[in-house]
Amino acid sequence: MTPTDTNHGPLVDAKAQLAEAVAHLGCEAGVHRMLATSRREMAVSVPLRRDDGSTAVYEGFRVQHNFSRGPAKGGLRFSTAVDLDEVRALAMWMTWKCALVNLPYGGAKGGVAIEPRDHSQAELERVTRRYTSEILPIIGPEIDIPAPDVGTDEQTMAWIMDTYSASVGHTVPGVVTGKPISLGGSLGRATATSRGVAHIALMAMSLRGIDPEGATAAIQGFGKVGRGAARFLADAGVRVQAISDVDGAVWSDEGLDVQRLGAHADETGSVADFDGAEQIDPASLVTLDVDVLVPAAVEGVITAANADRVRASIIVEGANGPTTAGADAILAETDVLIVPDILANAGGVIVSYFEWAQANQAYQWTERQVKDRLEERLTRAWHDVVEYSGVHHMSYRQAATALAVRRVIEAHELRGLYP
Ligand SMILES: NC(=O)c1ccc[n+]([C@@H]2O[C@H](COP(=O)([O-])OP(=O)(O)OC[C@H]3O[C@@H](n4cnc5c(N)ncnc54)[C@H](O)[C@@H]3O)[C@@H](O)[C@H]2O)c1
Repeated sequence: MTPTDTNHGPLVDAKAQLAEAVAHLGCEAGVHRMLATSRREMAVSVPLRRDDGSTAVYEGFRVQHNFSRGPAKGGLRFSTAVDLDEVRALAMWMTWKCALVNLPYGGAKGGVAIEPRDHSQAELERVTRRYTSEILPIIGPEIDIPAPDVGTDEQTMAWIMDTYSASVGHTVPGVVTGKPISLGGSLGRATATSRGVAHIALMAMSLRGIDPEGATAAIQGFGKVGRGAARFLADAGVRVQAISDVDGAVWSDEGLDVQRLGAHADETGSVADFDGAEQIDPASLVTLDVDVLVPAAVEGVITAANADRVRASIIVEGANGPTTAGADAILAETDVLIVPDILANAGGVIVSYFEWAQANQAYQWTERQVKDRLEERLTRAWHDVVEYSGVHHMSYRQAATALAVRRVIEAHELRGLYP
């Protein structure tokens, strides 16, 4: 890990984090190699009959990193940036995330290298169903359970559930999470990740002695995670001064009206050109002078090239892998507090677990039960990480990864190696 390694991709970073945890925990080289490697990977080509009758073909992947603690769990991403190494890294982080918040899951991730905005709903449905049928042999409620991620949503999950159910001959709600409520989705799932991000941000502010009332925040990404995080932080009194998306960024000294900005984004498809704010350079968002920075878009946005200009006191990683290893090394020399992705955005997979449990029980919990149990689990994981970091003099990322890797190794050792 050197401050100049800005652009080597998330898999290199994920493996470096694992190596550090293993060095700290002192595990056997063979076990380290096993944890550095996916258990199962599937690459598929996904042909699409377009609305105009032509045929397009997209690359798709499903990677299952680990099953030691239970079935694999992880999102499905639709983005042109998807490639096998990215999916491998995201799957590995899912293993650590599930272990850190004590869910009975291993990690997985999927992706299709497609730009969803270039396709009609009918085309997205056909792509989703074809991809599902390609990966069907390796998913299932006891094998691997997909969920929404960048570029996918509850409608995508409904198509996956229907395709899987049609193939096995009966309805299987537990094959995906993040479904619409009317198909067995959990109350509170849609906002779970962002609620968790805000909950963690408030705990980090409290630790740093920052009063949320009047504190400032900047949020990168205005999708499922960024948008809710902006709303929950604004509800707690935080002035959300800047928000960006892939098309632009807006800033207001007194704080953005998040609800009005949401209505503008719904109407125009972007936060850009919102009349209640100044337009700013999206690249400047991560270096704004705010109390809390929430990267909630894609990986690799805080790099060795801009880390020395980060002025936030706290970074809450709503996105997976937004801080490169090079940036981490630079920020370790400052007093910026980084709450790592596997803790900060774990709210989504926690409520996915609740949704899966509800599907298995065929019983729906109330929204209050979901919220309370979410906050309880996240708070417990937060205290585990803060304590471990204090005892072992580590960053929160190092502490969170070490705790998670230790739990996965423990499960592996208890099960033993077959045969
Ligand atoms: N959805 C979940 O439940 C969940 C759970 C845990 C982690 N995450 C992670 O959170 C991040 C965002 O996921 P999401 O579900 O909100 O996706 P999304 O597709 O709903 O939204 C992504 C947002 O990021 C913006 N964006 C994309 N590229 C950008 C760039 N280069 N600069 C600025 N903005 C950019 C998009 O315009 C959009 O506003 C991802 O890293 C994802 O893996 C999501």
